[in-house]
Amino acid sequence: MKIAPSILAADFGNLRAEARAAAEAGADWLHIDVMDGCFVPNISIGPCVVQALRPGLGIFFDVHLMIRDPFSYAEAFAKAGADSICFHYEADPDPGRVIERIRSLGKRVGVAIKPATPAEVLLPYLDRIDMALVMTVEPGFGGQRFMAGMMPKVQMLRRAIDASGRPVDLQVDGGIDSETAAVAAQSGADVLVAGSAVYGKPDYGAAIAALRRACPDRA
Ligand SMILES: O=C(CO)[C@H](O)[C@H](O)COP(=O)(O)O
Repeated sequence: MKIAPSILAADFGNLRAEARAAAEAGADWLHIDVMDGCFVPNISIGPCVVQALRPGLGIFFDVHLMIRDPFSYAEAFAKAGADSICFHYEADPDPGRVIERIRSLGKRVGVAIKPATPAEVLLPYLDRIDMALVMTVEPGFGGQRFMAGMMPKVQMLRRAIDASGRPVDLQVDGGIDSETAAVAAQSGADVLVAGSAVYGKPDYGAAIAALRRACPDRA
């Protein structure tokens, strides 16, 4: 199980220190939420912030683009230091070309789906992506309630990924805490994004360890 603290819940006045703190506390990945005020009703950070965080920080940068036109912006995030670029299926009428674009930039590629989007839309792309992301809240804001109704989508994708034989990560994002982490892990998720459940706690190491402990062994 990989734990990916979301810097959306970090102290933006001390972002470099917050990113480093999560890495030193045992995070596997750093989840970086990019919002444009168009695809979602919130604005967060852009490539210049990713670039500012990168020097001296070896942790895997898991960039989640909640933006319109990910095709055009992928290059800026790749140059800024993203290791993985995940875009929304709903953000481009031709997700295949965005996947190819990100791949051509030498980055791992993920595709995310909003709660209203059926998981089946991802099936044709499982042969060429590195990660599928099932949103367990409406994208845009941290601190929302986990949508347990998304678990059938996670279960279906777990079966499809296993059947494919490909090493595709299955990520869930939104409302993850010790209780919901267990539910998501049991459903087949193997990457958990956690904002408030890490950055909202006084001890990030203890918070990450608690999430890990909550997950069954298989995960
Ligand atoms: O993508 C996001 C919101 O769009 C965040 O990553 C997500 O909500 C994490 O925050 P929390 O763990 O507090 O729910």
